[in-house]
Amino acid sequence: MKNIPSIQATPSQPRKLAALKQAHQDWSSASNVITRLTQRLSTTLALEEQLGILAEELSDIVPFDTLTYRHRIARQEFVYSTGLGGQHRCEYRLNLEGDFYGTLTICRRQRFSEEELQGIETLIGAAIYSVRNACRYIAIEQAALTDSLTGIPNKRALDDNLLRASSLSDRHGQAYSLILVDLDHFKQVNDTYGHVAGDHLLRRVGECLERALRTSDSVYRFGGEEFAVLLPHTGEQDARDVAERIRRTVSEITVDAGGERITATASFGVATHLKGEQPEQWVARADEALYRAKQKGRNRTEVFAAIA
Ligand SMILES: Nc1nc2c(ncn2[C@@H]2O[C@H](COP(=O)(O)OP(=O)(O)OP(=O)(O)O)[C@@H](O)[C@H]2O)c(=O)[nH]1
Repeated sequence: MKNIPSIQATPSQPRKLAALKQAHQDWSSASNVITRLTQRLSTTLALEEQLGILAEELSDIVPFDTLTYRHRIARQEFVYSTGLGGQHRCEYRLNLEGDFYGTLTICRRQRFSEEELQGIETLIGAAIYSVRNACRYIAIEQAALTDSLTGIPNKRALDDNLLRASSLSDRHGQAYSLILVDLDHFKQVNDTYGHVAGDHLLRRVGECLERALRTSDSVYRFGGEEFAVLLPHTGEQDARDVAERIRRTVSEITVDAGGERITATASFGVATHLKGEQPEQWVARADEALYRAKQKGRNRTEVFAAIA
């Protein structure tokens, strides 16, 4: 535990205590817009909620038709928009202490007056520290769900999404398939060419998987040389076709290791979610299929078929 510096005992300060009480009363009953805005913003770290609060307080002072906020946070595009239309626009790039925290655009049918623009800027100035904190919070959350080597979502993100997929599949009968992908003889790559080359190959495989899939599909690094792909709206046969397509693409990857060309193959295990199945059982079936693919000689796809 950190050392807390000792605080000198001083006699009681009734005047200062009374002033503090008054300040608190003034603050909590403040009806001015800046105090109310910052008080409301401090109640949440969710960027979407903060932008909703800003839009509400702003529209009370400067009516507008549309407010849009855009920012790329940790590889993901964050967009918030409220309202519709308006050909006159004012746009603000939110910069604080040398860092950029997104673009806020406000539109409406009538032109904005100078006073109105000043009012907008004052409110944005009051909100920017909260917006900065909310952006940082998203970035930290994203980092906890991202694999640092490949930049793709990690096992924790997969666990969250498997849980969501299982419940969607159970409640709405939506078909979900899982593909586990394991590089073949990857230990040999490390042993022959070194870990740096091995890491390079893993990054290339991650990129290749991301490129090979639809935007609704998601890719994860599941373990060392193991990846997972989650396919919504996809039954067993289609998932097998996807796995086969990815398998062929992976086998075309080449990585240069000091003049030598490294190539890779991978084995694939496919399982489609069964009604009432827990995520662990689902993963275990895909893993069993993957094991069979390895046993049967690698560089192939096996499906853990649902019993009809
Ligand atoms: N370069 C690198 N290697 C890793 C990483 N994580 C795990 N590995 C290596 O991946 C290898 C996996 O080896 P094995 O589990 O024996 O599997 P394999 O050699 O691919 O053999 P099969 O899966 O049976 O085809 C081990 O050598 C690990 O050290 C990583 O982040 N970077």
